[in-house]
Amino acid sequence: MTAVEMGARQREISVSEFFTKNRHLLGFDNPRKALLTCVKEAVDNSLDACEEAGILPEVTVRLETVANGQAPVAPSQATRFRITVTDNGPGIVRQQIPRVFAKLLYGSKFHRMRMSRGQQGIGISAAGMYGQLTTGKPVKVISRTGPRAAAHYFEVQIDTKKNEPLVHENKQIDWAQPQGTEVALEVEGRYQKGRASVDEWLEQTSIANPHVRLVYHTPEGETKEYPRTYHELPPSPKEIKPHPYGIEFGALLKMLQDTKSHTVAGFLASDFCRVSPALAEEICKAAKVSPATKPRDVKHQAAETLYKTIQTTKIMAPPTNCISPIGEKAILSGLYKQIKGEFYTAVSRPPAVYRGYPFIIEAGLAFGKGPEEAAKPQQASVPLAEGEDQGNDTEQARVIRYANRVPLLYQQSACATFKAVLSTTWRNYGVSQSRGALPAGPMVIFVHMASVWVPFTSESKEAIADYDEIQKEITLALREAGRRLGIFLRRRERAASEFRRRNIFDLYIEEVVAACNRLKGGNLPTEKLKEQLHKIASSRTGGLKTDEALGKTGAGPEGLPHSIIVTAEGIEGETEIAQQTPGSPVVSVNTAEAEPIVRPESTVKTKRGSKEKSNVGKGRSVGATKAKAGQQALFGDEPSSKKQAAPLKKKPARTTATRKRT
Ligand SMILES: Nc1ncnc2c1ncn2[C@@H]1O[C@H](COP(=O)(O)OP(=O)(O)OP(=O)(O)O)[C@@H](O)[C@H]1O
Repeated sequence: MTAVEMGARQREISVSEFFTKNRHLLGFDNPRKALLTCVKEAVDNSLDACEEAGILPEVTVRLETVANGQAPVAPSQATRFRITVTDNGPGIVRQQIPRVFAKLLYGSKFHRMRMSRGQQGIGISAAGMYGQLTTGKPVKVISRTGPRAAAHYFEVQIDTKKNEPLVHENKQIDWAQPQGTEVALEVEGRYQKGRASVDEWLEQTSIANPHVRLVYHTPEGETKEYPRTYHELPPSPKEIKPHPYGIEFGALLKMLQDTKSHTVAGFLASDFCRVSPALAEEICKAAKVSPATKPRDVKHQAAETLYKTIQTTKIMAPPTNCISPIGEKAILSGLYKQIKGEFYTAVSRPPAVYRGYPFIIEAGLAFGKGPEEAAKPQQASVPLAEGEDQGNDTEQARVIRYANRVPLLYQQSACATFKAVLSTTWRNYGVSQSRGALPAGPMVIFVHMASVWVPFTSESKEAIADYDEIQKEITLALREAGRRLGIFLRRRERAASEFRRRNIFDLYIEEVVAACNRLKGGNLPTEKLKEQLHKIASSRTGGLKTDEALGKTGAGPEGLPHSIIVTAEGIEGETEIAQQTPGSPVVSVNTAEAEPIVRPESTVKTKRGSKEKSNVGKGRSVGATKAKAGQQALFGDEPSSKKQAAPLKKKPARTTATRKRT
């Protein structure tokens, strides 16, 4: 073939054509994952939009099977689904709707330096394109920007050759909602509960976003409600300019060409953060460039010297008000709400920087099975065969990963968070761990990275890239959480053995008192002697310290900040978080018919040791499956709720009161 013939075949490839062929890069590699990706893109957009507009988000997700002219089948057998996501956000202006939903790489977040769930401008239009590819159906959008504005209904598809929208329908409609957006997609998919399912993703979303009210209508006809447990929006992150350290040489050249400033000094001071006019002059002087030079005239060697000078100049770290971390209280609240355990803790690291981008790492732990399970007799351990490793059969910890509050369910082993969990020496904290494996469970390890730009390993945003600075911060957060767990476990172990000794003493006290009484001819003040002997037994077995460690005094977990300890006696630590948490999710088959479930008043131990009646969930409609359901979903493959709502209503909620009775 000649160059001319080859030249005749060479043509531009549109971004939509590229991603149609490479849809796996966007998270559409198999029908199950594709279903989750579509839900995720739409929900992320809804939450971003609500938060940016200062609205407490209320999001409804509806998954329905589509028969497509065939006999209806069970959701687990269905191959086609309709996904509808509705929000109470600011809506989208009419002119933008076609491009937002039917043009790849079009969005409001890519060019900003501000923390948000979306960052690439590809998510929802890619989901629409996947629907178009697998079912031929357009994306259906309703949007309304306020009660006085009309609601607009659109049906749009992508012209993949041009990466431009095709509008099939555009009309005003009556819509009951005063404001918000509704997106409906019809896609090929597979619905299966368990690990990495839509159900799990929504559950984990509710852990990291306690300010969101989420209602989920499953394809099986259930309605799960994840109530709002935090009634304030997270602080709105500010937009920042790029930090000079994070700019690569090519990017600097481009910025020099594009800037609106007339001088290099002006450019440095106005297009970057943390560069004052004085510092800009200093950089110019060190780079031997006149501050008054036109930015466009700084080229070749001069530009390279300027770049190197910037990298070697001492510049303050970027501001961190562009990031809004979840916070220790909210993490604790989310973990306590969803996972049944005995010890919970949360750590927020101070801000750090990678490639000029500020970021914050947060970690949390939920350890144990809950006091009810822990109280059950342990199975006698079977002797090990030669060479057999005890660790092989033990349950492993579960890692739940988040980036900018979005749960990451795929590509765990490629993620910096997971690698940091593996490289942490959990044995130092009293948890067994086989070489190169996760620590032993039952334990849930929570890791969150919040940043203006999360370095994902691919466009499908499933794993965080392995930058040294990020790895280091995650490790430090995990170590602190692990250290607290170690303190808790050591104290508990010591207390348990002292308590066993005390019980043995107590067992003999009756006998000893009776014998003494016999010797004294029945004239002994037996009650007084008993009391004295009990006192001696208590002081010989750790006294108050043992009681404290076993949660019998309600004194709180000394030296364990941002932690909750759950014992058979009650809750200690950040009890106000437990009181705030009304339980989740509420599950019913048909919301219209299901009776509200009122959570009983619960008893929470306060730090002073008094037992107070709390109003947790008082008068609210709260689901009885509560944390147990959540825990099942988080620890195992079991679905988080059963289909029959009626028996659930009779079961007492797993409240602190239930814990107390145990
Ligand atoms: N429900 C919504 N309400 C308001 N604006 C929305 C909504 N959904 C999408 N948008 C707008 O459409 C843009 C494009 O969304 P899209 O999901 O394609 O990309 P993104 O969220 O910016 O980034 P990413 O590709 O990382 O998800 C968003 O940036 C936002 O401005």
